Parts: sequence; structure tokens; C-alpha cells
Amino acid sequence: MQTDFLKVEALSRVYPASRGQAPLVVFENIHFSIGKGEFVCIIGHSGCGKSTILNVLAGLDEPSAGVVIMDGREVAGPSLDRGVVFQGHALMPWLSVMKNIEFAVKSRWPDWPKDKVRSHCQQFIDLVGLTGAEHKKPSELSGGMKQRVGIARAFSIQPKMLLLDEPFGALDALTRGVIQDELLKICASTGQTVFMITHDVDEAMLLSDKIILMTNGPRARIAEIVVNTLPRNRTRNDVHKDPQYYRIRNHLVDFLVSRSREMAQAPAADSDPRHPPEVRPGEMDDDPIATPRVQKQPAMHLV
Ligand SMILES: Nc1ncnc2c1ncn2[C@@H]1O[C@H](COP(=O)(O)OP(=O)(O)OP(=O)(O)O)[C@@H](O)[C@H]1O
Repeated sequence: MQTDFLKVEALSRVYPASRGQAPLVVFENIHFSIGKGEFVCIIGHSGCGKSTILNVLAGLDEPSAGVVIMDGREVAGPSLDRGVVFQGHALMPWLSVMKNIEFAVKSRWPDWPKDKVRSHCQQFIDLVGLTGAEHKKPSELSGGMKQRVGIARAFSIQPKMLLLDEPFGALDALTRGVIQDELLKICASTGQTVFMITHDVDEAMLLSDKIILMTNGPRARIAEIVVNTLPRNRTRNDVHKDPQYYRIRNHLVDFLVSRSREMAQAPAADSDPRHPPEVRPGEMDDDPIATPRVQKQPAMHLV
């Protein structure tokens, strides 16, 4: 695997002082890398800068310091090499579902004949369960349906990197599960590289190879990177049966409930921010047998 397909080096984001207030340092000195074909989730409380980092990776925002290098080239603006799905759907309201997706596909492959563009788009419309809604405008769709169009559009351009900002948050549980399964299948068959923001620890554990944990902002930093050692062929139905599952889950929940705040208040540890600690289940303190209450909890969403 190309271990540093995407490299983030010394990234900081500072918003200038306004109305007599001090400048806002959202995060600073962020370093991480993503291997080709890796699925990386980032979790942390609201305001720690997850969306800002994603926007910088997308080339839609500029960092105050630091650099992002993808496939050997510095990210200096938006590109069809990176497909983005936002919390809001960001569709063109005057275009139908099909035309919204066609627009992206034609930009990606301008030489493709019309029929090929159409059948390619249809494949992704079917994938997200929107068959029959091809000619509807966004105003005629529910919030979840609009979100699915955004997901189909991002998948359809087969980008080198998918950037997902809580893409499934607005979906009902059933659709969410179906699209998570499809995403797993697409990643397994195409080796898609993904960076995804989620507030849902179960979603992160189902989908990711690694989970970046951010301390609370301001001055957020990477606390650690959890290596998800659950076997890669996991499914929603059996992922929780793995003996490692609750150990990892407890560790993530514990981080969100207490350590993310405690670490934010403590001065930066003497660990080198260029090499955030990687943690595997065997190195976690949380013992699933000692803390069975967490096993009984339903899916956990924290903001
Ligand atoms: N244009 C701006 N000017 C000043 N501050 C901003 C601006 N945009 C974002 N911020 C601040 O930057 C911080 C990080 O915002 P960001 O949306 O990246 O956080 P987040 O972790 O993605 O939050 P959430 O989980 O709620 O989406 C917040 O404190 C926000 O208020």
C-alpha cells in the first residue's frame, strides 16, 4: 500500500480577531497521512475543526499554515480528483437528479458519448435507491433523498479520494445502513481512499481502518489515531460479534465523554505532533468485561 497517498503536514487554522476578541486558533500543528485505499474517520466534538480540515483537503479552504499533498502534488484548489459530500447536499436546484449527476460525470469524462454518461449516472442513481426519481428537481425531494443525490454524484466521478462530511446524518436508519453497506462494497472492490467525518462511533468502527481522535477546540490537536483491527470483511450484522469490538468502542466513547476535554485542558503532551500516537486494541485500558454497561447501549451520537 502507498502509505502516504495523502499527507497532511503542520496544518493550522486561525481566524483573525474580530470585535475586540483574540484570534481564534481552531487547530494547530496537525499531521497525519492516509494510505491509498485506506478509510480514515475523524471524530471529535463540535467546533474542533473537522469540517475545516476536510475543506482544506478538498481545496475549498486554505490553511493558515501547513500543507496537504495528495498523490505527490500539493492541494491548491478544488479538483475532480476529490469527490466531496457535505452535510448539506449542495445540489444545483435548477437541475434534475440525473442532470446534477451528469454535470459532474461530463466534467470528469468530457469525451464520453451521451449514452455512456447516462448509463453510468443511472448505475449510481440505482445504487443509492433513487430509481424513478431521475427527473425530479431537488425541491421535489426529501432531505434524505437530496443527500443521496450528493452521495451518488461524489461516487460517480470515481475520485482518487472521497471526502465525506457526515454524509449519512440526515438519512433514516434503513437507508443509512444500505448506503454504508454499498460504501463498504465500493471500497472493497475499487480500493477507494476515503476521509470521513462522523459523530457516530459505530459507523466509524464499521467503515474505517483508522479513526483520528481530535481533542476539543480551540487549539484542537490530534490526541491519537486508533487502528481499527476488526477484520476488513466486516458487515453491520456481525461486526459487534468480534471480541475486539467493545474494547475499541469503549475506548472511543471514553475519549468522547472525558478524555477529549481533559486533554484539551492539559498542555500538549511531550509526544511529537508529527507522529501522533497510534493505539491498537491490545494497548487500550478499557476492559469490556469490566464495563458491560457500554455493550448494552444503543448507537451513540455525540456532538
Ligand atoms: N468563517 C469563520 N470565521 C470565524 N470562525 C469560524 C469560521 N468558520 C468556522 N469557524 C469556527 O471554526 C471552528 C471549527 O469549525 P468546524 O465547522 O470546522 O468544526 P467541526 O468540528 O466540523 O464542528 P461540527 O462537528 O459542529 O460540524 C468553530 O469554532 C467555528 O465557529
